[in-house]
Amino acid sequence: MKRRYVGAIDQGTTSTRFFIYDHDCNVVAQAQREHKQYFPQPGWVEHDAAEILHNAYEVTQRALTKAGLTSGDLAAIGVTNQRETIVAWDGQTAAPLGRAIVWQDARTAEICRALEKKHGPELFWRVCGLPVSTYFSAAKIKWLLENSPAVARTARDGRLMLGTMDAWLIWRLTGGRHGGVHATDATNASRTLLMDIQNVAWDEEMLGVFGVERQWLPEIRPSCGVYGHTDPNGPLEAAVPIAGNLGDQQAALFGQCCFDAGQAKNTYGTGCFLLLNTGSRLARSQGGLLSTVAFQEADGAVSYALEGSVAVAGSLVQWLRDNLGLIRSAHEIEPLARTVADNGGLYLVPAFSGLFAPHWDAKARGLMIGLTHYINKGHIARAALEAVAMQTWEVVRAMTDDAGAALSQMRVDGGMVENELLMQFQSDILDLPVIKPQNTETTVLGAAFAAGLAVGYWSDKQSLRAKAAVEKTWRPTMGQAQRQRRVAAWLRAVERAKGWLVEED
Ligand SMILES: Nc1ncnc2c1ncn2[C@@H]1O[C@H](COP(=O)(O)OP(=O)(O)O)[C@@H](O)[C@H]1O
Ligand SMILES: O=P(O)(O)OC[C@H](O)CO
Repeated sequence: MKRRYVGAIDQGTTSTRFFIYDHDCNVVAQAQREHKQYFPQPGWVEHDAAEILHNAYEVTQRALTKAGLTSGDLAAIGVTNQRETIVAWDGQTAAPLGRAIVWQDARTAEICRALEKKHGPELFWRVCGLPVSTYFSAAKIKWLLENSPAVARTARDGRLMLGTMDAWLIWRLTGGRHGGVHATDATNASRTLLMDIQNVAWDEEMLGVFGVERQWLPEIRPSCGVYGHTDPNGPLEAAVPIAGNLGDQQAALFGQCCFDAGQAKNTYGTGCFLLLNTGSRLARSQGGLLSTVAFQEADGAVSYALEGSVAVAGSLVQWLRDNLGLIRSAHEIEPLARTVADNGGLYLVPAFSGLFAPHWDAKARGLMIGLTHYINKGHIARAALEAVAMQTWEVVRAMTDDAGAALSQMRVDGGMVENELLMQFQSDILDLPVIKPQNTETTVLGAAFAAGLAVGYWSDKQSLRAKAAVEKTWRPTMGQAQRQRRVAAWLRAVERAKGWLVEED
């Protein structure tokens, strides 16, 4: 019987999901499971790659069971993942060597400072389109090689394997030590600080700078294409082609059908990531935006993007919930923020992992400023939501300043777009329409698109556009004077957060 569905795994920062789609892109079934966050020291963030693998199998099986299907009903599986997070494992035992170091983890600040001093920042921007930052994978690998005896020993013994979450999952899903495929895609590789962005290949000079051997790394492949098949002797009990692979922010761009130059989306999840498709042109930012691969087609054609990455967005809401106890669940932040008419003069700069785009300041730390006796919980909730919109404003301004990148609208997705107050404020502060699609799970949809296209389940990208319906548009209502006053206050607050840490810290 013809295989009638496509599945996709979305391995995100907070959870792992599996979605099953039919040919009209209807969600037939889905399952999701959170994994544990480890914060062993200030600024450190770790995940257990074995737990995540287990969750990937568990959500896949649960979604299939809900739909009354088996994996044999799937024409293909796509993979999308939190980017930059690095997993080291032993190729002989197939076991992770310690916990994965997550993209938000700032332990490599000193390594990055030293490398920037030695080589200058331009080298990294020129080769990789990225700044030297704790955010990307390469410094995390260097830290592991220098600080994890297990990683160093396994490297000496010639058994070390490295990769971002996609590479780890694909290797295990396709059989692991029994012939698993060790591969990543161009979008994920473009986030490592090890890939030459122009040639889409591991770069010898970068490998030397970070002390990484090519044999430890996965092969770089297109985002659309068959990587291998799931192991029929493994938990899925069938050989299903794994046929799509993209980093989650690029997958959201793809899932929003931003296939052409000039199209942009902003995803509001743990962090906030605005990507503008620049087509086959590798655009270089003057204002702190990243150059990155948007997707690579099966024939090798590369589309690039400019990206504004904001480290803390939804995780600020989680922090209000878990660390301050102001709310019990994320959706409670909106009613709490609505108990007050405005922010009462309070600004919250959530520089918990330093500041990413456009500042790239590892020494910045979070602050609240404007505190008076008047401020209450509602103002803090409102200031937190506004911080997400203001950080996006900074990224959009940088894109506008980078020649030819002015936006006329912004497509949005991710968990936070349920928040009406945030979306209206975002539209107000940007002075742009903000557009939400019917299907806000665009990340996992993008991975399904890539896999389905690779196996001919969908004929071409253009046919997918018809399936992307708009659910809601927010339009600006704020006056210019008020917008300028708010933005000016935000920028003053950011200046005070920057450079907070000194050497002794
Ligand atoms: N109604 C809401 N208002 C504000 N933030 C929300 C709301 N619902 C979810 N969030 C935040 O959105 C994030 C989850 O979004 P999601 O796209 O699933 O994230 P990720 O893919 O990064 O795991 C969480 O950080 C959560 O705090
Ligand atoms: O898993 P998310 O949605 O928080 O996305 C994380 C990004 O890929 C980090 O670059």
